[in-house]
Amino acid sequence: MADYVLEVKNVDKVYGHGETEVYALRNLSFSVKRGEFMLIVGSSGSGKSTLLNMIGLLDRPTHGKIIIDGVDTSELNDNQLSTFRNSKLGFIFQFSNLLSDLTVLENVTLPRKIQGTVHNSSEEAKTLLKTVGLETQMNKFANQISGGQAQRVAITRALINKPSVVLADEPTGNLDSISAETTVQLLKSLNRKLYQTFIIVTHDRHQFGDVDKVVTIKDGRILKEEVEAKMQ
Ligand SMILES: Nc1ncnc2c1ncn2[C@@H]1O[C@H](COP(=O)(O)OP(=O)(O)OP(=O)(O)O)[C@@H](O)[C@H]1O
Repeated sequence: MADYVLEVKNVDKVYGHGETEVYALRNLSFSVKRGEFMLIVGSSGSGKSTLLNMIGLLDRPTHGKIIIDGVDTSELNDNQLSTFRNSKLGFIFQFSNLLSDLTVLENVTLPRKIQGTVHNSSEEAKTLLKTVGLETQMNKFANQISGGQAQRVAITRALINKPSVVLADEPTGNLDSISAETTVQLLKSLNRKLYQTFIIVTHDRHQFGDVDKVVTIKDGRILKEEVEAKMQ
């Protein structure tokens, strides 16, 4: 098993050509160990979303490599990449993006159905939904629950395939302060319980308290990498 669950090696991302060329990421490198809880921070336009898209294998770097669980993803073709993405990565977004005409339980099992691995998925989903405190909401439709509950469903959905790495883009950005605090505590407790790696893009590092690592991005470069980062 690889020492690192994720290695970002000398990654550049260039958008556009010639006069419109923008270096969104420049020679960026860092590594993340299994089970770490990590934040990516930086001001607007610093390159956070671009970096998350690279790590999430939603787009390819212009140069450099993303290595996940020891696999150099630059060597995978597009089909292999999407299969690999579905099995290794879980995604949480600012908006929960649930399907409103499906129940909470059906929303959670959807990634399994897409993968064609429906066996036992409903039991596993129920167990996970209990872990996040939604056992009484399972059969409600997604538009019958609160915003904070919807984000907990989205978190459960991201975990159903037992990903090596969970990626979250501003997961509290659309929540009131109480729901945001509940969501932060839930993400941290799931990280400890399931020993999955969490990588979270946020504008507000203070909301997350003490974490294993904080990478600060500025103008597409790493400005600072703090290990066992304490709330300041
Ligand atoms: N598809 C694109 N085409 C051209 N330029 C882009 C594209 N996406 C991002 N950029 C540019 O790349 C840089 C980094 O953008 P990115 O969205 O990664 O920043 P960010 O830190 O996530 O910002 P925010 O916090 O506002 O979402 C910015 O200069 C942006 O304008």
